[in-house]
Order: sequence, then C-alpha cells, then structure tokens
Amino acid sequence: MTDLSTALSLAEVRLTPVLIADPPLLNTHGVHQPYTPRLIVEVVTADGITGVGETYGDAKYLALARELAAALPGRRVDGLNGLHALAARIPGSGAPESGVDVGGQRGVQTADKLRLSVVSGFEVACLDALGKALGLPVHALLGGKVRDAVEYSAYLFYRWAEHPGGAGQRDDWGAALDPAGVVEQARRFVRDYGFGSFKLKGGVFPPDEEIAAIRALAAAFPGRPLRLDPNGAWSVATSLYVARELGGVLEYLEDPTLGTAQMAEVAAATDVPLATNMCVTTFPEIPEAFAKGAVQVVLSDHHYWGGLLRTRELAAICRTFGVGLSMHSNTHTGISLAAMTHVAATVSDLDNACDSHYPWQTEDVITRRLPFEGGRIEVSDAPGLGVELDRERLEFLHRRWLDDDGTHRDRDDVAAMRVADPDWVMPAVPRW
Ligand SMILES: O=C([O-])C(=O)C[C@H](O)[C@@H](O)C(=O)[O-]
Ligand SMILES: [Mg+2]
Repeated sequence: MTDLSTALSLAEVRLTPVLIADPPLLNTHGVHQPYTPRLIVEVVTADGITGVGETYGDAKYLALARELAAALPGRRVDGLNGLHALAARIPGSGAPESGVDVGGQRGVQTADKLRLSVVSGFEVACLDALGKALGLPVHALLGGKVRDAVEYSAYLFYRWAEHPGGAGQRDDWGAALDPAGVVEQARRFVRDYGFGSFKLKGGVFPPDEEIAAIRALAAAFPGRPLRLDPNGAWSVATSLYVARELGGVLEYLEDPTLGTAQMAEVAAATDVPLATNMCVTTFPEIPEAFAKGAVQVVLSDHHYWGGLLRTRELAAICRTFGVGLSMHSNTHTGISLAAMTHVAATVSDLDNACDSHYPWQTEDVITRRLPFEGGRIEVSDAPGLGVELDRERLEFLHRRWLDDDGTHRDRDDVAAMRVADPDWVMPAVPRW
C-alpha cells in the first residue's frame, strides 16, 4: 500500500475548455450567446485518483489556469490553502484591470477576482480527489453537512424562443417577454423541478413592466418568495420607486443599482432587503458595504470567492455582522452544482434558497445529471463530489470549443445582442 503522502501527491493536471449550449436569455447588457465557455479542471494523484472542478472558461481564465496547472504537479491535493499563494505568484496574475465584466455581471473586474475564480476550479478538483482518496464526501472535508438537501430557487429569465437566425440549439421553452410569459415559465419550473421560490432577471424592460411581472408572479404563487435582479440597471430613485411598488411582495431586491454608495442610499430609504452579487464580491469590499448597511444578503459564489473553504469564511463574516447569505450562480455544469450543494449543505444559516442556472444548461459533462426534487438537490454522501465525468461528452464539448472561430470563447452578451440589433451597444448606466 502506498503511503498517504504519495497517494495525495499531484501527478497530473488536465484542463479541458468546453462550450456548452445556452438559451437566448436576456439581461440588461444583452442576451446570452448560443454557446458559453466553461473550463473543466482534472487533477490526478500519484495513485491515479482523479478529482474534477469547474470554472469560467473565457480566455483570460484559461491562460491563468494553464500557468497554475503547470505549477501544481508535485504538490498535494490537501494543500488547499497553499493554492492561493501559488496562484498569486504567477506573473501577470496581479495586474489590476478595471471596467465591467460584460458577460458575468459580477461588478468591477479585477485581477484578484480573476485569480480567485481560477483557484476555485482547482480547489474543488483537489477536494474531490482528496475525498475520493479518504473515502469521504466533500461536505465532510468542510466540517460536515447540516442538511441532507439544499434548496434552490427558480431562475426566471425574459427570453426569446430561439437565438437570432436560429443559431445554436432550440429548446421547447418558447419566448417569455411579458408577465404572462414569465408566469408560464415559472409554472414549468414548478412542474418540472418543484421550485418554491422565484428570481426574475430584470433590467431588460422598463421597470413598470418588470413590476407587473413580479405582481403577476405574486398573484399566481401567493406567499412564495420572489426576487428581482436588474444587475444595477437602475438609478437610486428608480430603485426606490420599485421598492415602494413591490414593498410587500419581494423577499429581496438584488443589485437594483450599481456600487456600494448607491446601494447604501437605497438601503437607507427602504425596508426591502437588498442582496448582491455585484457590489460585495471579494473580501476587501466587505468592510465598507457592511459599515454602510448597503446589503442585507450576500450572494456567495464559490467561483468568485476562491473556493469552498473561502465561502465558509465568508459565511462566518456575514454571521458576525448579521448579514444574510445565499448563493449566486452563473451558467455552469453539474460539477459546479455539486460543489455549490456540498458547501451550502455545511452552512447552518443559509436561509434563502440558492440560485442556479442549471435547468437552462441541458448539456453536461457528468454521467448522471443532478436532479432537483421539490426544488432541492440531495447532498451526496459518496466520496468526493459524487459526480463522474462523462469522457465522451467532455470530448464532444471540447471539440466544439476547438472548432469555434473565437466567437464563443469569451462570453459576450453585448455582441450576442448585436446579432439581432446591429446598433446595440452596452447600455449606459443607469439605464432607467
Ligand atoms: O445574479 C446575477 O447577477 C447573475 O446571475 C449574473 C448572470 O450573468 C446573469 O445575469 C445572466 O446569466 O444573464
Ligand atoms: Mg445578481
């Protein structure tokens, strides 16, 4: 029998960028492209145990991931905290950038956020391998689950029936461009997945239309938690108008306006709780936002925050300051959903149902998709994440990435909208 040190040492790292199908979902910047990039990370131990992780697949994430992958062999899969220091030493990983990440809508883009997102994919892969080596589920490595299933909410989008020109894959959801369409979409989410709460991606239509959609949802599903997220598209005044109109109806309003200062102004003038995955996305953003009372719920995302261990650190900080915690999601496969579910299962005070784009992602890289039952995902007790890579599918989706002419290798919702409307530019903020 090999000793533990050999068993846990990293012999190989494989990176596989893929393109997965994405429906024409609308947001304030534009529309999703027919395919979106994700990066699948595999770490292989000296004993031949493979762990899998996933992160953003856009070119700059991939470039950094390649450098980190090259530095890993010889280290150990239980050296999780050391991953951050290792990634920080990669030349170029510290060069700050500013501006808004068009596709991800994750607030101001910085080198820190990029690096943390890359590390998250490796951390999850290492946890998966470590769990398999020790015969323990990932949640046990995080201290153990406090629930057997994690609740998710339905992620409703305004959407077209198909991509412009019939590009990509057509599904049978149809268009949803008004309150009736949104309610019909929500009914299908309830029928097919059993979700008990609803988030509508807003910032697409003038606020009164989105207020009407939320009212229609409230009438169709009385008492169910409802959220509206325009990704910072509104001014402070518009945010307060919407908060007044939907005061008794919303569980929370998500990123109504951009930046901590404006969020704080809104928060000071309404009782509707504000949630964010845009103004508090890294640890350095916390002190000012919490001191100003700018947010009442932080939507964690293990990709943003640098992995599952750091998500638990975030949970402790939120608990200390009496700020709620829930979970944001971006287009992802079942690997990230499994990772989200493991960490969510370990946080005792995760009181709001988590977001997940997963129902919109019909293409996957795992052999058995994770099923929602009653809006919940069961927490796996199998060693590691409890998912298995489907190598044929991985190869197929990687082939699509290889064959792509570059159009889809970086998510760009503005460019996708321009296909339908050649005059479309990134909307100025506030849009309303
Ligand atoms: O809650 C959010 O802000 C998101 O889920 C960000 C995403 O980029 C979303 O807006 C999308 O996929 O269109
Ligand atoms: Mg959001």
